[in-house]
Amino acid sequence: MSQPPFRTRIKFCGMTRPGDVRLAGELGVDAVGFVFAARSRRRVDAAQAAAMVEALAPMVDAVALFMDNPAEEVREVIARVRPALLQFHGDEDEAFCRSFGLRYLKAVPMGGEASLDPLQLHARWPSAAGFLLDGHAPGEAGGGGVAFDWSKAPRGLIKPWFMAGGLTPDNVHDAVASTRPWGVDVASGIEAPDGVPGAKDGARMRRFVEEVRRADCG
Ligand SMILES: O=C(O)c1ccccc1N[C@@H]1O[C@H](COP(=O)(O)O)[C@@H](O)[C@H]1O
Repeated sequence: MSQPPFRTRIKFCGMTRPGDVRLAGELGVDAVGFVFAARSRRRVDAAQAAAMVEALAPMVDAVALFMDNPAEEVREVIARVRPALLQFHGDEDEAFCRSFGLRYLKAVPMGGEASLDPLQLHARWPSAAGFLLDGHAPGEAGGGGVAFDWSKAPRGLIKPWFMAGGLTPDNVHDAVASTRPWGVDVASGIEAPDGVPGAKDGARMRRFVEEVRRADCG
């Protein structure tokens, strides 16, 4: 029997402008992310994110991204932004991640030497909805356009996983074709290299989506 067609999920992260959020919905993106990590140049506050959610098309998820933020801050964002999903990039443990009563993705640094043990990941965050494999090294922030060696992507992950780090319209086809992730997540690669931090480039957003869909057809 032939396999049903697979549609790789797409998340655009680090949104800072309502117009970019609107275009993401028109392009058929599955989720957009708002960054609340203190160290990020894309950081927005809860009021800014709540205003951008107004521009979100129905059935497109808002994701709130944190990196070792205090629990009160996470709770305030949840109350004001109403995200569908949380994404944790720091040293947050299972108890912290699940304490907010929302589904969450746990980001895992793929830079550096350590290899990933899928069983260990599931054991450490059994309540995660999925994992996000990011290109940065342990202890560093993501969102820097750094890719990891895709051959290190684990084959035995049972939960859905997202490929992230250094994806662009030029390499995302090969990333998807070679690793077949559940989804892809991108921030820098859809921004103009010399543009305002966080501001997305419409042509790059469109081409990114086209390239993922081309890989889905392959
Ligand atoms: O985007 C950020 O500024 C950021 C800050 C701290 C942690 C994570 C962050 N972004 C996430 O990193 C991945 C990869 O980004 P990029 O495409 O390499 O720029 C991105 O998907 C965000 O989820």
